[in-house]
Amino acid sequence: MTATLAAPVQDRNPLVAARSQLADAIALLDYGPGMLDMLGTPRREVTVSVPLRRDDGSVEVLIGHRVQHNLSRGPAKGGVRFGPHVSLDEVRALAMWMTWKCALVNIPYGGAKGGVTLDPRQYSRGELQRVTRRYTSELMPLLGPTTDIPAPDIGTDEQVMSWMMDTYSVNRGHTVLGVVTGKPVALGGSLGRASATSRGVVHVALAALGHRGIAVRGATAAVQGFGKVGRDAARLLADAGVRVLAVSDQYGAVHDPAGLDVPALMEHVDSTGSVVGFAASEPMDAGDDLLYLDVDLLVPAAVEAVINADNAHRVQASVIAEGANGPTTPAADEVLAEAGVLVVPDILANAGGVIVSYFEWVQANQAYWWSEDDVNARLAERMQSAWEGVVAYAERRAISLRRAATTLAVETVANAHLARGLYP
Ligand SMILES: NC(=O)C1=CN([C@@H]2O[C@H](COP(=O)(O)OP(=O)(O)OC[C@H]3O[C@@H](n4cnc5c(N)ncnc54)[C@H](OP(=O)(O)O)[C@@H]3O)[C@@H](O)[C@H]2O)C=CC1
Ligand SMILES: O=C(O)CCC(=O)C(=O)O
Repeated sequence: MTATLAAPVQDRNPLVAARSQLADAIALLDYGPGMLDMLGTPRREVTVSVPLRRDDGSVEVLIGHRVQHNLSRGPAKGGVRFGPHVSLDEVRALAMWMTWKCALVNIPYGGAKGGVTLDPRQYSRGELQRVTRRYTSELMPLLGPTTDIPAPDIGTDEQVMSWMMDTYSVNRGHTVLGVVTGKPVALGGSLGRASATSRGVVHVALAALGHRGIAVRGATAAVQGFGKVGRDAARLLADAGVRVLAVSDQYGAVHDPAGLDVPALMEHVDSTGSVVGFAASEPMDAGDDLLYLDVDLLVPAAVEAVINADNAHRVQASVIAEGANGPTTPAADEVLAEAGVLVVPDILANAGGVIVSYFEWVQANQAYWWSEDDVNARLAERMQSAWEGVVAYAERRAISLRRAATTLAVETVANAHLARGLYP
């Protein structure tokens, strides 16, 4: 009984997944156990308590984390997540994936991630501001434009980044625009950052459809998650002529076999807070059914481990472009590979966000801002080059895109350690 329960739970633990991907890459590269230990161990982990006076006068103590997984190629970089299930293991896995992502797309950062365990929907705006400021204050010794640069992730947004930037700047005594990215444009953010992750996802998704010989115009897609990543991914797919048949959020999923009217759905979500109840669509019985639709393209853009050992055999899509971090577990990867599904892995597919975060940091540090067309063109160039590099390596070694992407990234980080003198 214990054994049968243990396997799926382990399969869905993001840290187990991240470590197994790393171990596989280390084996492919013929590195020894020392390198596995070196790259599998975070450089720094900080857990902080975040006391919060709630609006009703009561005091609650929340827990936050920041993990800096690797610093060999530059400052730590990665988002901050506010969610009810945020755990240290989850943050560790996400930090490791950030290291590989930055290395894969060749931007000069290490990897980090942070989070606070809270459900942002249960807190007022004032309470969220106090949580953000206290969390930032607790992390002051780590943060800085040359040391660790946060950005938005699940449950956080431009406003949270503004509060982080302000708290940091007030403590330093002067405005430091480069300490966080994903800021509003009015406060030193970059044009194009808000939709950059989605734009990158769609760039490689369309490339992957082409790789599979599927015409983009008229291709069908389903998108899980309608937040910062999923929403613009659905919009940009529809703009490219893809029929987006279904989308979901935490509350449910909606479906239209003729293709959803995405701009109208966005308006519905803006006024109601959920995709559920969108008049020009049919509800789906269970949100997860979206994952099993007979579509050309599936974009998981919500949370980890949604495609796992229990349900991977039900996926019918030809291509999966991972908007989310870690949506497919290693066991599911094997099932999908066997079934011939082309999976564009997270560290490639969703790298557009951190690429434009890098552009934002460069612009903020130089105090000189680029046009949106310039940002988008540079993003497309980097996504295309990363896509081509991963496909070529995968074909050369006859391995999946995930194994190719992880191996290329791990080699880049290992080379940085070696050049810095890890071994005599
Ligand atoms: N933002 C960024 O720049 C980047 C984000 N990512 C990754 O993309 C993913 C999404 O992040 P982001 O869009 O920023 O987060 P948001 O918080 O903006 O949106 C998350 C979305 O996922 C939905 N959701 C959560 N759980 C489920 C579920 N079980 N089924 C269906 N939908 C669900 C949420 O629903 P509801 O609206 O109802 O809460 C929401 O629509 C994460 O994995 C993140 O790490 C990766 C790279 C960059
Ligand atoms: O924009 C960034 O710096 C990081 C975004 C992020 O957290 C991610 O890519 O998972």
